[in-house]
Amino acid sequence: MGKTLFDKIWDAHTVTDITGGPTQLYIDRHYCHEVTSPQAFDGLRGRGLKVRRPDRTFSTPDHNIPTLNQDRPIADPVSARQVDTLLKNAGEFGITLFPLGDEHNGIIHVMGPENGLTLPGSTIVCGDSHTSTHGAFGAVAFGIGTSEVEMVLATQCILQPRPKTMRITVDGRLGSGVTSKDMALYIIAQLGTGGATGYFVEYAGDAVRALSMEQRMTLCNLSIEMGARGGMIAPDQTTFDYLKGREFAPSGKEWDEAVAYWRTLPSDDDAVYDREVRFDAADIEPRVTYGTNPGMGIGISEPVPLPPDDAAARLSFEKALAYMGFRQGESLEGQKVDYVFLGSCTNGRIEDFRAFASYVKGRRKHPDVTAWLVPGSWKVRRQISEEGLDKVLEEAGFEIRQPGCSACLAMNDDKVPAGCLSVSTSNRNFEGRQGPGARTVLAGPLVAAAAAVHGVITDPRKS
Ligand SMILES: CC(C)[C@H](C(=O)O)[C@@H](O)C(=O)O
Ligand code: SF4
Repeated sequence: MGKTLFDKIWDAHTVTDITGGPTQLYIDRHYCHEVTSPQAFDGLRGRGLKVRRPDRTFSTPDHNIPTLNQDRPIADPVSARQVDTLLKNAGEFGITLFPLGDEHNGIIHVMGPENGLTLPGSTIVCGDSHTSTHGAFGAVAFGIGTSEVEMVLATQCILQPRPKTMRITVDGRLGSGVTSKDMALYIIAQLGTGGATGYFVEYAGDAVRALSMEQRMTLCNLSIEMGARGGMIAPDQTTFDYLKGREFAPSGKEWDEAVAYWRTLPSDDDAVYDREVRFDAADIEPRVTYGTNPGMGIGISEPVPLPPDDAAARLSFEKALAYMGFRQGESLEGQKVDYVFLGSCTNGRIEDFRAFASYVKGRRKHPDVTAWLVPGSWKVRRQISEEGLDKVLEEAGFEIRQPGCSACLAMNDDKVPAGCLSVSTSNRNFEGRQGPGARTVLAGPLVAAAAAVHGVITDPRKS
């Protein structure tokens, strides 16, 4: 029987299979940020241990940082301590750190790929659920908890039960004005937020193959929101073209050898998955969420659905609608928008800024909308200027902030006020996610741009 992409990478990294227990898996790349690493480093210190492979460990502050005046000391004392602790730990344990202001600094899941640290065929972990993003390169990448961060720091290995495999095939082509964010939100709505629990997902099919690397990252990023352990896409020419010449990617003879190996990774024709699901790209339109989890989403032209039959599910559905202030049967189009957030490890890359700018070009931001445009990294920020997108955005009344997780989660200064409706390109719309009482509608960059211009939720294909 043939092997899947996942099997090939997992098997190549298996140190020991513990009978009746987990696998001891070797980790190629370990990313750390300021939120989930402090106790792990404390644990090492307490036990007098070193980091096993500092050369394979890369860190950057992203969650607690402000997105204005990053050259000044961080005002919030908790955030300042978090960031400072990462700085000290990186120095003490000799791991690479990209501090605030460094040209490599950015959201960890934006920083890794754009610097060529995320490579096909590798195992990648980070104390962060959206580590699934890196699977876009054909890597086994997954989020881990703080005690596991300590385990990887100390041993460069992790104990993991082998997940089941699921292939999600999307046939056909995405329509114009439809992005991979819409594809991801569509899939999550079909499968439910627990639909992929216990599985590692591989995305396949013509619609997936046609995606750029950045769109693939957006798709894999959201895998975790349907419970998947991770999401991945087989590496191909698109992957190699993206990686070639990036700072930490192999070069010269090593590049040729790496590509030759990477070409062997796609699943064999006779590989068998534990579960197979198929969708048609033609069924996907720009998406918006109406509730308080990423699975509560609809096509922008659809009404908020009827409540589910199950009594408990009905209760949480009604609670979500009450929180969001939406009614079943009504359309989200035309709902007043207070905030727009373009950014996060889901949609904070250059292509997202290009898409947003393409819509707002020659138009104006609506005066009642507060818009936060937050690049995912300093490299993205620089490219925005190099491509002249900053001019387009500024002429349309937008201001670009400095990189960070920002309004994706209320862990820094960028909080959406209670009661306000925010159209956000991030990945979570939980109650209070963007600030206590804030109401979040998840969408792609084009829907976000249309909302920012019109001040109400608008189908970007219409106007
Ligand atoms: C802070 C971190 C642990 C968390 C995660 O794991 O995803 C955050 O990045 C998020 O998006 O909620
Ligand atoms: S941008 Fe959002 S989802 Fe991504 S790592 Fe930061 S907080 Fe988590």
